[in-house]
Amino acid sequence: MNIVVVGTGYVGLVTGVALAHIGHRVTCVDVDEEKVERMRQGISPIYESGIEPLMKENMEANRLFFMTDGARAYREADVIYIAVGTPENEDGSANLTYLKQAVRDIASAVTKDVIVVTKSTVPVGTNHEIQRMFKQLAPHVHIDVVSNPEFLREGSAIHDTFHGDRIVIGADDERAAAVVADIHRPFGIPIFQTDIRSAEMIKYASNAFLATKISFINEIANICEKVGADVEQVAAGMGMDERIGSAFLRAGIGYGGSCFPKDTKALAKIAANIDHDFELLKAVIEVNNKQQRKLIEKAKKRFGHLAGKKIALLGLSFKPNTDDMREAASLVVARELVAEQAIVVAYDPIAMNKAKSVLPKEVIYADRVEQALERADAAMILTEWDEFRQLDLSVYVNKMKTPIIFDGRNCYALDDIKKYEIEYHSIGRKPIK
Ligand SMILES: NC(=O)C1=CN([C@@H]2O[C@H](COP(=O)(O)OP(=O)(O)OC[C@H]3O[C@@H](n4cnc5c(N)ncnc54)[C@H](O)[C@@H]3O)[C@@H](O)[C@H]2O)C=CC1
Ligand SMILES: O=C(O)[C@H]1O[C@H](OP(=O)(O)OP(=O)(O)OC[C@H]2O[C@@H](n3ccc(=O)[nH]c3=O)[C@H](O)[C@@H]2O)[C@H](O)[C@@H](O)[C@@H]1O
Repeated sequence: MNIVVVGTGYVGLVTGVALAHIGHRVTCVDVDEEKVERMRQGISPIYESGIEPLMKENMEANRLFFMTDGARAYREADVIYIAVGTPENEDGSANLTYLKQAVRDIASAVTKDVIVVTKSTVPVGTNHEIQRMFKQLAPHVHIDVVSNPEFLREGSAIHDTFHGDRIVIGADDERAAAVVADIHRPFGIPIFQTDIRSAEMIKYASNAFLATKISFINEIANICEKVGADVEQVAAGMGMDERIGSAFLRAGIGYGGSCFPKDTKALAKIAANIDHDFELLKAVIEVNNKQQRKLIEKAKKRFGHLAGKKIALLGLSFKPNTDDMREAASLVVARELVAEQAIVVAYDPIAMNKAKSVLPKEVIYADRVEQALERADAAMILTEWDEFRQLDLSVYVNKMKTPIIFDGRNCYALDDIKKYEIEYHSIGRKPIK
């Protein structure tokens, strides 16, 4: 079986590497020549733990190849996975430009029957549109289109691919579905087969539901702060109910990343297009927008104004174990602090390079956490990196001008903080003064 993966971002590269690892011959195609050149040397373009050894192992075993020449790869393919980006349009809908280009590239190259599997997250109805495009652009061959949405998380993408909860396959054609199911069988993960439109909807509904859990617990946290309850205790108690589940009940400064923000907006737009006002989802999005500004509000309340205050920003990526800055809360927080004329000194263990190109130019960067905290009036924790969780708390006391922490990720136990002369404001818990 000759498999081609189009697009080598988080999803495409991880999919290609994982399919090669379970024994398939996989060619990964990308239009970005520099990326392809680096991957040929075994260098991953994404920061993802465990990916490079797997790339090298499978390249050496002659199962994994990288190229820019899509036409050649598509001509020889039996199955083609599309994993190009589907970013957000200005109106919140999904931008299908890259996807449609990939479809045209494939249509103009293929000379034999092939199965095209869509891994990119696409609005309901898109795979049927792809089918129509193929019928029109490549009438000389038979192309089956299968929806196979992806559920991996950045930072644990390899683990998630080998240990996912389910593989969703949406197909109109039983034979095509069976071929795709056979490809994935060695993962040993339950396969859920359904129709194409339901598969497309499963992806959006899953992300929207997880985002809803987060906004829900964040609202509970905001109420906890006012009534003197502790959101960590509340989440633990709620999570013990199997019907609720304990996952995704971590209160904080909201969700970010390349998917929840764009997919929630895209689903709201899908609903709006059929005259359905998805009020619940719109509230989820609105709550998240407010939540990202929570630490700013707390700091303004504490200090009155932030002009001239030196604020250490700890953690810039949208979550730990990734350098991805897309829709990170740090973008909102840094912009706001700069607008308030605060002096912002930022530190992140991994995302610093990417951050420099997207944060306001006024932001100063520190090489180490201690350097960021030096003479700071306050610290704001935006990402729960282990480096911050495991930090000796005396560092805050010894380095800062005034050891005041605004923790947007509840990194520390309140009892630990109480052992030091630290003023601590976290999310959904009593402040310590
Ligand atoms: N990043 C994530 O954790 C997840 C993403 N998804 C979805 O998967 C899709 C891909 O996301 P990412 O991997 O984050 O995207 P990405 O933006 O990181 O990578 C996309 C890649 O496709 C390449 N590309 C674009 N057009 C091409 C073409 N015509 N031919 C060959 N290569 C082309 C780009 O150069 C780029 O390297 C999106 O629809 C996303 O919503 C789904 C689950 C998880
Ligand atoms: O469609 C996608 O791209 C992916 O989106 C998310 O994965 P990802 O964005 O990589 O990261 P998550 O671990 O889900 O975290 C997303 C955001 O939610 C926040 N979060 C998560 C969990 C929680 O309890 N509280 C919380 O605030 C994180 O800090 C982060 O900003 C989903 O978890 C994946 O299943 C999905 O495939």
